[in-house]
Amino acid sequence: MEKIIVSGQQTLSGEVAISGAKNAVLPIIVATLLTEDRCTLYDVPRLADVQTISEVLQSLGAKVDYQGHTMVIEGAEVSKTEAPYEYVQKMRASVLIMGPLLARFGRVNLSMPGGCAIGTRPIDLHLKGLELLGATIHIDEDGVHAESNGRLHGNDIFLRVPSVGATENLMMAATLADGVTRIENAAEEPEIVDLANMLNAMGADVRGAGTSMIRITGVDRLHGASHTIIPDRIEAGSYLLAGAITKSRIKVTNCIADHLRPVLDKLEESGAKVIVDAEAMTVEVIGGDRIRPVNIKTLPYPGFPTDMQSQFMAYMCLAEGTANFTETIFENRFMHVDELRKMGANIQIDGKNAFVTGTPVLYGADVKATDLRAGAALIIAALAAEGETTIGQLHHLDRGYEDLIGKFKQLGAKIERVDQ
Ligand SMILES: CC(=O)N[C@H]1[C@@H](OP(=O)(O)OP(=O)(O)OC[C@H]2O[C@@H](n3ccc(=O)[nH]c3=O)[C@H](O)[C@@H]2O)O[C@H](CO)[C@@H](O)[C@@H]1O
Ligand SMILES: C=C(OP(=O)(O)O)C(=O)O
Repeated sequence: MEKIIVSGQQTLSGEVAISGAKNAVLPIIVATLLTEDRCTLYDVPRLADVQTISEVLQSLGAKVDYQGHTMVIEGAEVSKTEAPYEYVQKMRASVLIMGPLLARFGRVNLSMPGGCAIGTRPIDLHLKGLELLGATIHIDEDGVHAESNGRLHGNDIFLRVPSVGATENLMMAATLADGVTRIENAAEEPEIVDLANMLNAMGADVRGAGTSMIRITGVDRLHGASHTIIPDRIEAGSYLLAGAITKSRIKVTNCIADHLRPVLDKLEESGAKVIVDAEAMTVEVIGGDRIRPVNIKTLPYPGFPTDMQSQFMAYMCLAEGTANFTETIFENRFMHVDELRKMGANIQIDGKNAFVTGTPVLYGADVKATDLRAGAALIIAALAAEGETTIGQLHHLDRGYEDLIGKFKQLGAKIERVDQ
């Protein structure tokens, strides 16, 4: 079984370049199903999730050529509308094929999607929205079956919560619908804006992405396009925290600081300095003071991202005092707590709240990456810990961090991946 071994308490230095965003590239790859033409994507990260979604597209009949960081997709021969269970149960984002396939072919069959076990993650908003666009939906033991009689019809859709995935699915479905769709209480994440930019490059008419009201005027057909994926704000934030917890000075390049404002604010509040340049951020910690405790409440964008909660918690394990974390997005996103405790962290959980009372030292231990961001949190903790930490269940980390070992080694970390 493969493990990562980290020897802690090394100071990091130098630069690390951020890859394209996992959460932007997945819906954008799926969006290419809306056209028969060729689409070219640049800055596509080499991730297990990207491999999985491209296999889903190929299983539907698409031609996918994925060389380096460029992906060329041709959808002329897409004919199937059923996604195989083996892929869908691996990855949450596979639910996004519903919108494009319904819009282009009038039907789609999908088993219930998998992904990290961070919550129940229902898809009611996706389904309700598709019904409002005219689809008929039937659920049985094989999964979800959706059909439309002819073209979908534009409609007003109000999302009970600003779901990222539902906003993306409905936005894609509405591009080929007859008439105007308004998505109210839409998610405002940068990845939504990136998807809207791709759709508009394909000839769609999507306005207001990045605000809570998105207006889509349906068009008859979409054509091929080229698009460069935005940098991964969560990967960037994870490296900044690795720099801060090891009291290092590191520069994170190919990133957009504006997408990470709440994380940068909290880092500064904790005593770290973040210098923002065009497309780069440098974190630096001067002096030997303990980290100041800061409270974190996860919220939809532009609030503090849930995908950075566990990494920030790892950082707070060494604070001088108590930091309160409130997780408002997912009901089971404290799985890293038990693992951090094995490293000596003092954390109490009460429902949606975790109270982290910092200790002066963390210790290396044998831990597991219980989900993607939990894995990142454990690496961050391990970099600062005394002794050696062994991290297992790496398939979660492989979903979302490109060349993790290579990038940390470049920063001077003592980190290896071994087969034990
Ligand atoms: C591939 C991808 O982009 N994943 C991201 C996406 O996940 P994902 O799109 O799955 O997350 P959502 O924004 O949909 O989920 C937010 C909340 O809405 C709830 N909900 C969602 C849909 C629905 O039909 N009904 C419902 O109740 C969820 O249970 C959750 O409590 O946004 C999350 C929130 O920023 C991130 O943590 C994930 O990294
Ligand atoms: C939860 C995440 O991803 P997914 O929605 O793909 O499970 C994540 O990126 O932290």
